[in-house]
Amino acid sequence: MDIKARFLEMKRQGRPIAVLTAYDYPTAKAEAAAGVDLILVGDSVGTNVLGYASEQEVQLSDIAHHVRAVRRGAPQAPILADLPYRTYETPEMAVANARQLREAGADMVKFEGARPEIAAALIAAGIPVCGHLGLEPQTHLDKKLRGRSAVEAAQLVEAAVALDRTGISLLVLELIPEEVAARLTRAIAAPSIGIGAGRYTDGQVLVITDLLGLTSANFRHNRRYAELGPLIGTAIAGYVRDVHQRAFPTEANAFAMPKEALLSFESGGS
Ligand SMILES: Nc1nc(=O)c2c([nH]1)NC[C@@H]1CN(c3ccc(C(=O)N[C@@H](CCC(=O)O)C(=O)O)cc3)CN21
Ligand SMILES: CC(C)C(=O)C(=O)O
Ligand SMILES: [Mg+2]
Repeated sequence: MDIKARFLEMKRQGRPIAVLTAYDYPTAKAEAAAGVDLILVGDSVGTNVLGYASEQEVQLSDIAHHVRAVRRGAPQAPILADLPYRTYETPEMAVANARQLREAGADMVKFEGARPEIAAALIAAGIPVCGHLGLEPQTHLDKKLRGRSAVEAAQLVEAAVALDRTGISLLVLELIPEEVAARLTRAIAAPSIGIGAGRYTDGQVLVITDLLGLTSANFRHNRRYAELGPLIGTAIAGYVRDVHQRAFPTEANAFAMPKEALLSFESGGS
């Protein structure tokens, strides 16, 4: 079954889709082993891993680089890659850039906004597409809830239906009231994947650094399944202390020469 049919079948059966971002080899490996349904190499890599000030600094080459690492970690898993800011200004540009992400190992690409002509061009080129509506971080610089008014909510449903008619495989809904997400999910054929979109979408997506407790912000939409931030800090401080005190390495971490070689070595070699 192709990737679109697989997720459509999950929606039909009412089985929720678990999507999670990954940016590197070991994380992708762990996610594949845990049964994540779809790995997202998001442009959130920019602010969370690369130290950029905004999503707008992320380049196509950044996403391609991280897609290759994730593909090596999860050779069989479905991978979704974000088209970064300004890499889909025209349908031709979107297709050319999406092809590069596909060559890097992505199965599907995602772009932000109510741009059915972009989705249509990608799909015509044989590239599975995920839409992204609600909060669109590449252009919405105030990270606020969208679709709070009846007018804005109706516009979101309309945009979703227009995207859906092009034949998209999935639609990400970010930071919208759950009533809007529920209505929208019923209005489209494609499975909806929510982040801060409440309980009634066909799937969920989180940013891996948030789930692991590596992000300082405590987002309402997130659940922290671990507190790795303090754990990493403690581990690194322990290492520095041990090196400074000559407590690391010990004999157990060191390698010794064979006795014969050592005798010869100490008496001047050969
Ligand atoms: N680490 C991280 N986690 C994410 O979920 C995430 C990213 N980065 N980068 C890309 C987008 C941006 N997202 C964001 C960014 C900010 C808020 C935020 O400030 N939320 C507020 C509520 C806002 C409101 O009430 O309008 C919060 O208090 O959680 C939410 C999602 C989701 N995505
Ligand atoms: C927040 C998700 C949906 C995303 O687009 C990203 O991680 O870049
Ligand atoms: Mg993104």
